Amino acid sequence: MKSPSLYSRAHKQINEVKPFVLFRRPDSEILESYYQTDNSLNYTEDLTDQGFVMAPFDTQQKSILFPLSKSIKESERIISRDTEGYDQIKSKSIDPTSDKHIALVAQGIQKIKEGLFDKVVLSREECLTVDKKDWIKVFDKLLHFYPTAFVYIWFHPKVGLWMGATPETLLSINKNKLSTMALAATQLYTKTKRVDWDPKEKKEQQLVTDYIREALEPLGDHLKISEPYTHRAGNLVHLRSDINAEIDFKLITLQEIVQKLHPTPAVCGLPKATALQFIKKHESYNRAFYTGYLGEIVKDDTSKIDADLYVNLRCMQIFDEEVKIYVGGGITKDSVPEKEWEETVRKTQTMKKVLW
Ligand SMILES: C=C(O[C@@H]1C=C(C(=O)O)C=C[C@H]1O)C(=O)O
Repeated sequence: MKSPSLYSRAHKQINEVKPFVLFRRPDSEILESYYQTDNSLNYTEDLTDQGFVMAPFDTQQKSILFPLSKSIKESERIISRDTEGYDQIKSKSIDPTSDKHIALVAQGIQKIKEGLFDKVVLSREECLTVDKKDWIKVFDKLLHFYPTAFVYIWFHPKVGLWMGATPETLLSINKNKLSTMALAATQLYTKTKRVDWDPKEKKEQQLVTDYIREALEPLGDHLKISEPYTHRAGNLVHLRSDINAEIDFKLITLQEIVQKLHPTPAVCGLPKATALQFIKKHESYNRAFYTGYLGEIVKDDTSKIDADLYVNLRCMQIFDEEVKIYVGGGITKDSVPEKEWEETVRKTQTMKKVLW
């Protein structure tokens, strides 16, 4: 099958050591790209600039922008393939040590029982040695495995190479309409079995919904929240509620809304400040862009902002002959450390599936 012509341009950017991003929005057949014309490193302070933004988890750190004014933007229709066929591929089995993560989760549960917070999302990195690869080809596999995800490959010579297939929208804004989602709880996907969610999982997802409701309610009218339903993300399923609102952008900016939402309890915890403090102190690695957000911000012909931002989950950072896969899960008082470990192992499969 013929490769999209956007790929050859992306290869050229890599050879010329220039930034680019290739991405495909959920359920879309359009592959999109930004190719920065120089290798400068640009930031966005207040999310008012047009371009493609890559924001870290840590809100104290700066967000990177591929400015529209310095980029060539292209798009191309891609032919979808039979994704189920790929299910035959088996990834190499790796058995990383679980003790550290299990101890971290146990410590989180203890703090919940002591009343420090209600929920905390704890994560880890998994480092794997890999042969040198054509990463655009790997991205192509990712596209066809995960048609309902936001799938991307992002490169900046001064920052690094990232790739992911995330099931989670941070927010999407079109004119005065905002949509987002509360996504939480995880089970393994099976073709035949009906999915039942237990009270612990429902509560975990409800906490995220309530947080988003409280953040958005004061900002406008017509807040609509769907009943939670099962959403498939590759080999996993989650509980998801869709949230829609009408926002008066004369009263609030995009940056202020993002600050209210990010990081949501789907990736941080509740209350936000204490959960964040615990994460920073006890997770013994740097999340960098994992659980940050990424996506496009543009203005329409009336200068109104259109934004389409996704939470950076099910992702990996790529080095010369190593990748780091980032995974985590929400912890509540009823969590069982060993099960939380297994959940992170399952989440690594999203990326491992395309590595071998
Ligand atoms: C933190 C991650 O995922 C988040 C945590 C989930 C959970 O706790 O079950 C489910 C979906 C995401 O909101 C991850 O994929 O690394």
